[in-house]
Amino acid sequence: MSNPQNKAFPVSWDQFHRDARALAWRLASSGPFQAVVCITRGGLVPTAIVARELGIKLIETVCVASYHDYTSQGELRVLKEIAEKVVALGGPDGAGILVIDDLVDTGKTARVVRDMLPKAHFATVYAKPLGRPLVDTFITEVSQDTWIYFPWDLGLAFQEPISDVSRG
Ligand SMILES: O=P(O)(O)OC[C@H]1O[C@H](OP(=O)(O)OP(=O)(O)O)[C@H](O)[C@@H]1O
Ligand SMILES: O=c1[nH]c(=O)c2nc[nH]c2[nH]1
Ligand SMILES: [Mg+2]
Repeated sequence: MSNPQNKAFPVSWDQFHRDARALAWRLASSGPFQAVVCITRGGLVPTAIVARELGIKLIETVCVASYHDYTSQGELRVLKEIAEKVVALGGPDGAGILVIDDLVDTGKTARVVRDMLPKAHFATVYAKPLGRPLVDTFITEVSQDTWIYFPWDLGLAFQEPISDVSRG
């Protein structure tokens, strides 16, 4: 993982929707895809948006967990594998399958899923440099020392004013 995460990149729902739709536009010429494999949980929202745009209704999950307390990555565990009948829909080694996640950071998650479907098309909304070589299509790159804050992890909160002149 990419410690220290000294920069923050907060993403609103609007921005995420726009970025995920931009991903769908970019993917439209890379298909057709027989199915989407969504890497949960972060891939769930972009998968819904991309699948809607591309008209894909066959959606499978692969459930991977690794970040335990947000910024520190622990041992990577595959909680649920990809169903064989979904793998068989594509060509050999997953050709014709689209894999979607919210981001690639160190690339460890992407590596595990790529090993399951070496010829699938791997797409993420955001990418950091270490993971970027594992992704076929993405929208925005951020530096390795940036932590991306997704809208489903955020809430409205008071912000201290930039200047403290009003406090006398
Ligand atoms: O490139 P990596 O260093 O492997 O990190 C990227 C992965 O980390 C996050 O998932 P996380 O394991 O936190 O689980 P979640 O999707 O359930 O939030 C994110 O959604 C990616 O799947
Ligand atoms: O919300 C998140 N933001 C990130 O930058 C990140 N990297 C790995 N896993 C992550 N989760
Ligand atoms: Mg994830």
